[in-house]
Amino acid sequence: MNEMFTPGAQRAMDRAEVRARQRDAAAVEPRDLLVALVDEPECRAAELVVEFGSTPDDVRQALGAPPVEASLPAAPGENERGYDLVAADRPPVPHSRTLRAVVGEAMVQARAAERSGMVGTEHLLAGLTTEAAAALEPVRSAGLDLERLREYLSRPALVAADPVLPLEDVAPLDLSDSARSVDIGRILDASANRAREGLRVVEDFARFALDDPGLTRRLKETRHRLAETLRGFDPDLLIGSRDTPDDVGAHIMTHSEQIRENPRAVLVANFKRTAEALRSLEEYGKLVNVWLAGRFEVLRYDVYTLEKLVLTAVQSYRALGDARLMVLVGGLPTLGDLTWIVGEALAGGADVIQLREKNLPDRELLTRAREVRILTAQAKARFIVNDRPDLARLAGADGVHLGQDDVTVRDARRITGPHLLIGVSTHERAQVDAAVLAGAGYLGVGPIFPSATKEFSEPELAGLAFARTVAEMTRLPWFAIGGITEENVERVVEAGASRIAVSAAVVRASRPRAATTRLRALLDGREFVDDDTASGE
Ligand SMILES: Cc1ncc(COP(=O)(O)OP(=O)(O)O)c(N)n1
Ligand SMILES: Cc1ncsc1CCOP(=O)(O)O
Ligand SMILES: [Mg+2]
Repeated sequence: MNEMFTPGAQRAMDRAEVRARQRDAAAVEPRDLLVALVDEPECRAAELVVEFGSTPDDVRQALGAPPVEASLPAAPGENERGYDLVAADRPPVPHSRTLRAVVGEAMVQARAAERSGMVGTEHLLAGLTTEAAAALEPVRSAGLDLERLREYLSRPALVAADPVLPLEDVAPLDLSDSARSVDIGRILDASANRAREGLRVVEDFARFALDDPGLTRRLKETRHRLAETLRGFDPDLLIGSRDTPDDVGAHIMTHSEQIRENPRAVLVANFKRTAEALRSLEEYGKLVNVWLAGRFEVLRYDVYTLEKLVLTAVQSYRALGDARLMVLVGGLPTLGDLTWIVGEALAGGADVIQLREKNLPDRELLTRAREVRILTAQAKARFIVNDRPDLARLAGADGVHLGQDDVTVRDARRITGPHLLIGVSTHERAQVDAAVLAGAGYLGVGPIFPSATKEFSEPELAGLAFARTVAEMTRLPWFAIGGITEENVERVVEAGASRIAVSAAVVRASRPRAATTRLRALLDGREFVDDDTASGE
């Protein structure tokens, strides 16, 4: 027995190997581990899979795994773990690179939790959701809400919790049968109101100030789930125990409660109020029903996530609100060439410069990045470094841009600290959801058209249809990218894009400054006046 794993997790690891053999696979993959986890329905990971929307059968089906009876010789006694796992005459199936990353992350999670550091099944599930997201994609079709599960599992201290009873099984609680019940009813009633009100305040902001359909939907769903959970309490008794006139705290208002310096402060205060109220519902709820209390815990973690999403959106608007034209530069022979083209793009009206270098030694890259930082700062433009959070930070850039194969937002954040913008490339709807949830500050959306800068095969083109989709999903700043030129930019704007990122249209233009100005004017829907020509240049 490997002492690193709890017995349940060890069984899952062993079963994963059985599942891999069953597929005749050369390596045990994350999908084998997920199937192995749901093969054991009593384990915490399997319970979580169910709690977040799926069932073991659906997961197996989505991953093309045969039913459990057909796969696992369950007869106890064949070995100490109760089934014939690894025949002695066969070498063990190796773990794939991704699975090793999953187990590594599970160990980090286990150490962060309060337990002995042993990896439990919930830590393996946490590792899967963060390190093997792509492998888990098919289980979305099985109903699993991967984003919420990932957020739940990445909460600060992962401790084994009691299973949560499905809400429909929770009978209304009778709070009237003990003397103390009225007091608990008062606390629960006040906390329920605070939580509802706090959520409504931030929902109003997402809806009317941010105008963001995705965030508004998430907040509304959370508010509805709160209402649904509160129905587990008997409403008459909650109302019955309300006694506002005699509430000694009703008119006590601290100085900080009276002052809100800006909308962000309103948001922060109301998220805090909501989370505190949910904590009260959870703690006092435990006195009456532990399952219902668990529901409030899940909601509280959802609220933490929502706080991150809403505050990230606010920060992004502040940083990129008016930035409509990003110019990608790179691959130039000398520093002088680079500073010239950056100067031209800025003079032409570029709002953001992205330094995209693929082949330079790090030291030279950092030198160039620092130079671009100076030029962009002088022009009051923003500066993004492609691919490299470390160099973005060292160069004092405003942000870093990450693709689907680059380091994750979570890892980049560890390097950049809280203030840098992190942009993420997206090519399909699920990537938009995932990027927003991960805390992306802006999105790259494309490729819209074939590009002269980067090669894509036909199926990789996301096209204008994808721009239309993103326009309906989010108001987080997003830049359409890929083959955008003066000739086609109007179609991109018509598809709902208000921001674009271009490279060849500026860098390869005969007059980069004028090309930038023309693009900026087309984006703004303005008439273009060629100043260079007018001034006889
Ligand atoms: C604004 C913007 N959107 C998309 C990309 C592409 O990033 P990525 O997919 O990582 O590809 P590379 O640029 O690294 O080749 C981008 N750079 N900027
Ligand atoms: C880096 C990148 N990713 C998608 S398209 C692209 C290149 C954008 O350059 P261009 O505007 O020349 O197509
Ligand atoms: Mg990249």
